[in-house]
Formats: sequence, structure tokens, C-alpha cells
Amino acid sequence: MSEPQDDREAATAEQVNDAQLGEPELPGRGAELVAPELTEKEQHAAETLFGDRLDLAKQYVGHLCSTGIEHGLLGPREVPIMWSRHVLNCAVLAPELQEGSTVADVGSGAGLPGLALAIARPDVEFILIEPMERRVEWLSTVVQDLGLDNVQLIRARAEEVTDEVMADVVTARAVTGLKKLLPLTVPLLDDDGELMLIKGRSARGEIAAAGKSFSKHKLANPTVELLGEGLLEEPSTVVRARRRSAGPR
Ligand SMILES: C[S@@+](CC[C@H](N)C(=O)[O-])C[C@H]1O[C@@H](n2cnc3c(N)ncnc32)[C@H](O)[C@@H]1O
Repeated sequence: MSEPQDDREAATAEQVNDAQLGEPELPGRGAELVAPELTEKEQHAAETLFGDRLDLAKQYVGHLCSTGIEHGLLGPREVPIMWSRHVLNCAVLAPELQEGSTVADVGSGAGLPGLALAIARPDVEFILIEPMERRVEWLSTVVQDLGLDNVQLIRARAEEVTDEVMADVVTARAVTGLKKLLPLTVPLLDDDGELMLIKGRSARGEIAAAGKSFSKHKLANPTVELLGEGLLEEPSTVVRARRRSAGPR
């Protein structure tokens, strides 16, 4: 199975959240990587979103800030903003998911948003699709350590698993621009399924650039929603679009 030569080959300049991810550099010798303390506002948001699974979320952040950085999944500059910009930014999708549903996360990387959501919603099944071997190995270690039984990991590109994955919701963050993201995500959607794509401020521009791609992929008109308003310092911008049901044949 082919693997992107470099993450940034797949994650092109058009992706909005690239800047959030920082440079995937390894920490300097002797660098201390400590999970950041939650601010009062973050603590409130984390309690609201993770409830009695907050300790698991802290364990995940501990992994992100130690082995996640050591393995180059995120840059060390992300440590102070690991809660706000990454984990909470993703977890705000959790209340939008329906009990018993299946979510496929395309290009999970360090588990964002897939793993953050799987911690918050043990009543939902998650399929994390990620082509890079070292990322999948790291994810597998974390899933085992956290004892999550609602996560399936698939090492593949999204376009390679259209025959085996059928989800009620497909998520993605910082994978590529909408125009290229639609052909990767829509084929994984069940009838009436919904895309929830975390985007930055360029969401509306990306929708405009995608032109007729939404209708071409049999999607209803997309909406841009701010999730986590009042809860997060900076709410998450999510592009949502539901697949038009096939209707009676
Ligand atoms: C910049 S990272 C973002 C990771 C994570 N979603 C986040 O927000 O931190 C982009 C990820 O998408 C993955 N990726 C790139 N092309 C892909 C494809 N066609 N199918 C699935 N994953 C892909 C890369 O391997 C990489 O892990």
C-alpha cells in the first residue's frame, strides 16, 4: 500500500488548519514535555464535553504531549494549546452525534478528531482511516492504553476503503481543501449520511471554490456552523452537508 512520501504532500497549502498543526519537528534533547494544565474555561469545556471520561481525555492529552510529539505527529509548539486548539476544538462535535451511529474519520493523524470524539462518545462507533504506518502504530498504542473498545483503525487511504466503510457521519480535519476532500469522504457516507468537516476561517471560500462539487456528489447545500460558542475561546468552524437520500426507486 503506498504511503504519502511526506505528510505535507497530502496536506496541501489549501488546507485551512495546517497552520494550527505546527512543524512536525522532534523535541530537542532533554526537552520536557508535560501535558498543559487546563485553564478555568478549558476545564469547564472539558467537563461539559467529556463528562465522566475526562480522565481518559487527560490520558490522551498526556500521550499527545509526550509520545505524540516524540514521534513527530504534532509539533512541540502545539503543547500549550493542545487542549484548546486541538482536543476541545474537535470534541465540540461530540454532542452532534447520534447514539449508536458510526463515524468514519478520514486522515486521523494523531486521532483528531476521531480519537477525541471516541473518548467523549463511547456509545458511538469510530473508524479511523489513516495511511501512514507510524501514525497508525501510535494510534493503536493509545487506543489500547485507553482501553477504547469503540475504535477500529484502518491503515489505508480513504479512496481505498470505499467498499468496506459505510458511515452515518464522516469527519475530517486538516486533510485537504473541500474540493479534493469531497471525493475522499462522500463515498464513505451511508444514504442520508452527513459530512462534518472541521475547517478554519476559509470555510466559505472553500465552499465557493468547490463550486458545483456538492451537488455533483449528491449532497444538499452545505452549511457553515460555529460549534462550541460560549464554551471555547475560539469556536470550531464546521462545514456540514447531508447526502441527499436516493428516494423511492
Ligand atoms: C495534516 S494531517 C491532519 C491530521 C489530523 N486530522 C489533525 O487534524 O491533526 C493530514 C492527515 O491526513 C492523512 N491523509 C492524507 N491523504 C489521505 C487520504 N487520501 N486518505 C486518508 N488519510 C489521508 C495524512 O496521512 C495525515 O495524517
